Amino acid sequence: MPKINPEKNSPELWLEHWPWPDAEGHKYRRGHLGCVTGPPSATGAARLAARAGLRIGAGLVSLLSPPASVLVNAVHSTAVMVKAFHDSDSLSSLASETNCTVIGPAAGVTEATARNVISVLATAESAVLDADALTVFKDAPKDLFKHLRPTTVLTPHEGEFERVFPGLLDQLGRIEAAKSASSVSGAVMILKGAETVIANPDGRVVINRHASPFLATAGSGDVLAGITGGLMAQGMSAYHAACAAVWVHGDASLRFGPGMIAEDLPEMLPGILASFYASRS
Ligand SMILES: NC(=O)C1=CN([C@@H]2O[C@H](COP(=O)(O)OP(=O)(O)OC[C@H]3O[C@@H](n4cnc5c(N)ncnc54)[C@H](O)[C@@H]3O)[C@@H](O)[C@H]2O)[C@@H](O)CC1
Ligand SMILES: Nc1ncnc2c1ncn2[C@@H]1O[C@H](COP(=O)(O)OP(=O)(O)O)[C@@H](O)[C@H]1O
Repeated sequence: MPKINPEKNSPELWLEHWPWPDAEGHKYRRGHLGCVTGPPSATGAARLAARAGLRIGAGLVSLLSPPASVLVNAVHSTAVMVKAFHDSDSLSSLASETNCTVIGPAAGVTEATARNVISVLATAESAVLDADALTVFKDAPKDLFKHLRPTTVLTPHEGEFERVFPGLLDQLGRIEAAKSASSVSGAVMILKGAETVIANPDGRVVINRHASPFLATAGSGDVLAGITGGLMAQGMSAYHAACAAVWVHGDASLRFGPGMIAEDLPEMLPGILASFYASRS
């Protein structure tokens, strides 16, 4: 098999598409991101994604919460809003009001999560599926694939990737496996790791090495899902948003360095945005 040399991720690939706010704009024009939260004991992951989405520039961010988790989400949120959903139909309705919805971080590996994923995919303009939103389809990945679109981004780590695309990593290696998974599923793939591979269904593939090993800490993937969703909510294409989010997430980790925890990552974003903003021609 011929060896592929994928393009290296860098701002040259996507910075010209950055969704800066208009002088005449208002918050509704900067995009609405939804982040679906888990049960009361597992809400922090979605809040990490939500804060990252707000920091990267989405005008509005809502935590879409099961009723039992509303109180815990509300006491931990300020600028981020909280909206309750009672079942997958009411989640579908809330997702239709967003420009992008992130689902999966600490959602729970349950039948309800599988129904919720399909409901989000049916109505949200675009979606990011992470963690449990992938793991729940372990036994029937084709049930997921038929709902995916080019406006969907999947963000598996290797363990999650293996559950949805069994055997592909061993057979093809990371780069070809990500390409093949994107083509088979019809979604943009972010295969996370020390070297993250981003693949688009049309065959484009990028490799990201711009990241610190201190990213290997609980919740950092949830932040990446929120950055990706926050950019898509602002109208960036799924592929550009995926490449940009992975680079920015890595840059945040390099800027912070040792001692970093996931909560630190969104707080590094203003400095990165300021350097991009200053470089506009
Ligand atoms: N603050 C929070 O509430 C957090 C919640 N989280 C949630 O916790 C749930 C479990 O997620 P985990 O990712 O821990 O576990 P997983 O349920 O994905 O499974 C972990 C298993 O996968 C294997 N694996 C293989 N390759 C791996 C890789 N590259 N990275 C990690 N594990 C790999 C591990 O060996 C381990 O046996 C998810 O719902 C996740 O969103 C995590 O995101 C951490 C933070
Ligand atoms: N050694 C490493 N070097 C660089 N980045 C890493 C390394 N290990 C993990 N990462 C990055 O950290 C993030 C971890 O995400 P994930 O495994 O989903 O964690 P969590 O579920 O705890 O949020 C991913 O973006 C991954 O690419």
